[in-house]
Amino acid sequence: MKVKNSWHRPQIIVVTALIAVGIIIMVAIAVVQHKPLHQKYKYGIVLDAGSSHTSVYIYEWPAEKENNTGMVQQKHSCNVKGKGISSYSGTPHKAGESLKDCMDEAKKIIPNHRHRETPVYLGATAGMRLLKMDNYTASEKVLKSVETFLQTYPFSYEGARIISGQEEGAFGWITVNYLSDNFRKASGTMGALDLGGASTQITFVSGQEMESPDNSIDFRLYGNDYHLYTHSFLCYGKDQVLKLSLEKQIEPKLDMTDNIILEDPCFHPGYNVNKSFQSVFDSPCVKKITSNFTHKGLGEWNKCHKAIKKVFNTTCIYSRCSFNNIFQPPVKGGFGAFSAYFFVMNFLNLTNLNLDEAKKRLETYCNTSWDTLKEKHPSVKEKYLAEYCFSGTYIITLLEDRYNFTNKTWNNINFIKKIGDSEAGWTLGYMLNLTNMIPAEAPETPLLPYGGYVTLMLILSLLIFVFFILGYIFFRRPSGSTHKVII
Ligand SMILES: Nc1nc2c(ncn2[C@@H]2O[C@H](COP(=O)(O)OP(=O)(O)OP(=O)(O)O)[C@@H](O)[C@H]2O)c(=O)[nH]1
Ligand SMILES: [Ca+2]
Repeated sequence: MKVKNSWHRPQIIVVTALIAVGIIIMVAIAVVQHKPLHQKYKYGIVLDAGSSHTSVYIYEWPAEKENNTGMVQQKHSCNVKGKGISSYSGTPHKAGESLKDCMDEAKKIIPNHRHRETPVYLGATAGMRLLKMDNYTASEKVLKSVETFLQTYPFSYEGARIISGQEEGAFGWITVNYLSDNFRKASGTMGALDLGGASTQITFVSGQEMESPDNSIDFRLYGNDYHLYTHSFLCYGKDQVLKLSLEKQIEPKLDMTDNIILEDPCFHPGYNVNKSFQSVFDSPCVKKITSNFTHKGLGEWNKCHKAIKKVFNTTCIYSRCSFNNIFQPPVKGGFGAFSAYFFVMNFLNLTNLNLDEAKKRLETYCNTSWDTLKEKHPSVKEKYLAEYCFSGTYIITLLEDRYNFTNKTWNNINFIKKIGDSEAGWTLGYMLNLTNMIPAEAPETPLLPYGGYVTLMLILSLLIFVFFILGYIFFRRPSGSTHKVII
């Protein structure tokens, strides 16, 4: 007769249940311990006070992961109405007030309990550099006005200053590489090409010896050393370079005392606009020409290309230069081209073409009559529309003739506006640097990502459980028939 294993059963059930509960508790603790607590975000605000306009960027990042690369993202951006802060040189007290709408928006978007700890930085670029050269007192007053205004907000005000061209280039490079997660990958970095209204920047890792110390900048980020080439060309942003080009074209005609007609190959046939000298030549980038003139378009791309080449000075004391006696090593690797590089090439549908195709398409575009274009693009600002032929030709000339991109390396240029949700530009890199959010050495990272860790814990727990049951069954099994109890 088989006898039930009378004393074992309840104990075994209790022990098994206890072990099961223990494992569940263990897993639950591990999950809770490692789960990022209900995500808490921190915020930072950077105002990009550019020559043509000001933008306010709000960045956010998980509070507990400040030093992990790729964590900071753009949450919101706001374009300040009107022109850039340098346009307030005559009425500096109004510069601060112009930021009101966007700063009020920032106050609404960032949760109240984070306001006090949210840093606010304002960086002014080429427009203010030019104003400082032209009228130092006015530039100081404008900066004071924006400073006083920003201090009226509950955020942590961290300063308003004119950043250098070198900073502008280097922080643009940090932004695009941070957003592309290149600092953690072994794949290398990409160069940064920024075309503003008043200046343009080129920054990349060249791997070559730098012949001029001014163009060299070093960073140590996440345990890697980066030796960058960077240069910012003041007056070679797309608005100022148009003035340079008009100046070069108008100069030979200045002896005609009145009624100067400027026949410009970079504007469309049928474009015929009277322009005042103040609107064109009131800038330290050009000589003060005091004649009004009629700007008449011809739409001849080849001539436009030739005219634009004249805005560059090609003397060079180094082994090689881009232009204006500025040393530049050969371009290397991929590039992200943003700001006006993107606006212009995107409008012209040239972003995915090779260099020869781009030139051909531009030739046809430049030759299109002004009336046809206005009809085709009724919602595009006339100022922008009128200038795309010039700007597109300038971009191609600058990249090919001066920076030395070739048919082959042209395809290494990516015209970009955003990476993920964040805009390409110097502001993110500037904030990351000032908040020390990119450490010099790579932070210790857990062996496993969170999801992998939890899965592994679960599998191990289940295995232990299964082994336990198997062990129990194995030891409980009667060996042969000896377990028969004979009464
Ligand atoms: N076509 C077009 N042009 C734009 C647009 N937004 C800005 N621009 C122009 O593109 C040029 C570059 O713009 P930004 O990169 O904002 O220049 P910025 O920062 O004001 O100027 P910098 O101080 O030199 O950097 C300027 O001439 C702007 O007027 C746009 O949406 N479309
Ligand atoms: Ca800019």
